[in-house]
Amino acid sequence: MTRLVAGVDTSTQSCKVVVVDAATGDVVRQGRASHPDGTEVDPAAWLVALRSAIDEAGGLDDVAAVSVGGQQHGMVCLDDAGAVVRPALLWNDNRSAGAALDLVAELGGPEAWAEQIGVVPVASVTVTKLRWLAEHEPDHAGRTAAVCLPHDWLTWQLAGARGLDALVTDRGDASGTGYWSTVDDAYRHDLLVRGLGHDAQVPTVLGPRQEAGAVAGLGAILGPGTGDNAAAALGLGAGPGDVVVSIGTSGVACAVSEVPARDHSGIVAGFADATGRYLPLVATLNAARILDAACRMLGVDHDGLSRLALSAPAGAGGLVMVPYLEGERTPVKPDSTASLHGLTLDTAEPAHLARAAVEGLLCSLADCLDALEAQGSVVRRVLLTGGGAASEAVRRIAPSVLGHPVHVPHRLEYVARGAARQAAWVLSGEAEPPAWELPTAEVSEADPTPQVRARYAAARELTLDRTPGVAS
Ligand SMILES: Nc1ncnc2c1ncn2[C@@H]1O[C@H](COP(=O)(O)OP(=O)(O)O)[C@@H](O)[C@H]1O
Ligand SMILES: O=C(CO)[C@@H](O)[C@H](O)COP(=O)(O)O
Repeated sequence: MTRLVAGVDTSTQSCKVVVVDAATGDVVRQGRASHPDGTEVDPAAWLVALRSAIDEAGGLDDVAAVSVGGQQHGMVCLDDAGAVVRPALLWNDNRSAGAALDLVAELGGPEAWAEQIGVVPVASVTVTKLRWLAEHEPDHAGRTAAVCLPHDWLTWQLAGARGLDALVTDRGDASGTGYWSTVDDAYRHDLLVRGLGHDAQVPTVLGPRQEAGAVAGLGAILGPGTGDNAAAALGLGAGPGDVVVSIGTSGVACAVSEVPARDHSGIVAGFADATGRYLPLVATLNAARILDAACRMLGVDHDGLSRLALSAPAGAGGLVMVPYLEGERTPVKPDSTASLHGLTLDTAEPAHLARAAVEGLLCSLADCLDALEAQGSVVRRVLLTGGGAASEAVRRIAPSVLGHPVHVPHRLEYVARGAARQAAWVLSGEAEPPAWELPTAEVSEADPTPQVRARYAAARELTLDRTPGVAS
């Protein structure tokens, strides 16, 4: 008899649910619902979207186990009674950039964070958001009895939200908080206190295949869940030599590793993965939305943008887009804006602008790959995923800019698939996750175009800051 498991991806822009065959990973049904826009969101909206995505996926009545993967770092503060204290600040909210600088200095600089925690905090990291809260909303900080992450909160809701003691998480997502150390494999409550101003309840960190209770009213087993990038690596079955490159709201390059990263520059975040290993990761604030913005500027849809980009020459005749539309995290430039360089009468063309957008996105990801390699990751194969991988121009231009063959597995929601694989693992009780085959991949190869990266590198630092107080 076929046993079904479900995986959830509660990511920045939407919630996706896949119901799959626990033995093979084949998708049986799926659903999706949008999240509200913005960098602070009432968690209740995630629950509404989850319910709607579950309904669209035909419900969970016949499902034996469920796990939730989710956007990392988001700060969810709960009071004594388990009520949300204020809307969650998401990973892409930059207001805590100053708090990040302060926290880095207070512990003794980036080296101290990299060596003790594995992560050098930037505005994305939860502990900096707690510091911002303590400084700007002391009443909210004072009422905060527990802090958890988006996926922790949804797992807790699915289990019936039975008291703060029942909150659970996993190593993968805990390692993105800034107060859980990959060196100690434990929370650093002293750093939580440094952020929030007082200690608070944090979710119990479960093992990769440890049961987290059951879905209230249904009885399906709950897995511990994990961060979306750890879930994507599990869903793609990433192994040695694989680098997962994701083009979602964030741009991400990450690799599964036996050893934790300790990057003193802070560019590579030394996260944990969802299998008991590690996930060195480099993330940008700008990725798929670069393409969305280019579509708006050109008045075309994604297919139109792709056609335009592919009709322009490599390097877009010298037109370069530095794509820091939301400020940037890699490099750390939270106040920066995007810019176009190299405009001439010849390059002031829709096709050139489209090409520059695609190349700007890929050049910023190539910088992420370089940083991973500099920290010891070996790149034999790039596994491309996320919504932006649906662009033919991205898939065809990627190998020339990234300098590696790019494998684009058959279009699936790989974060949700990874969460489902975790659920199947918990259900099986086996030592290893089920050996699901990776769906066939389109392999894209091309000669490298180092001149495209060189021109981008020359433009990368030439950006204007945002203007405080000026409406956009
Ligand atoms: N055909 C396409 N070409 C390029 N981008 C696309 C295409 N289809 C969807 N996208 C973009 O992918 C993004 C959503 O990707 P997703 O990985 O689901 O994001 P997230 O996980 O951050 O919510 C959106 O910005 C959307 O516009
Ligand atoms: O901040 C990070 C990783 O450190 C992001 O990857 C978030 O986890 C959001 O992911 P998407 O919703 O963009 O996929």
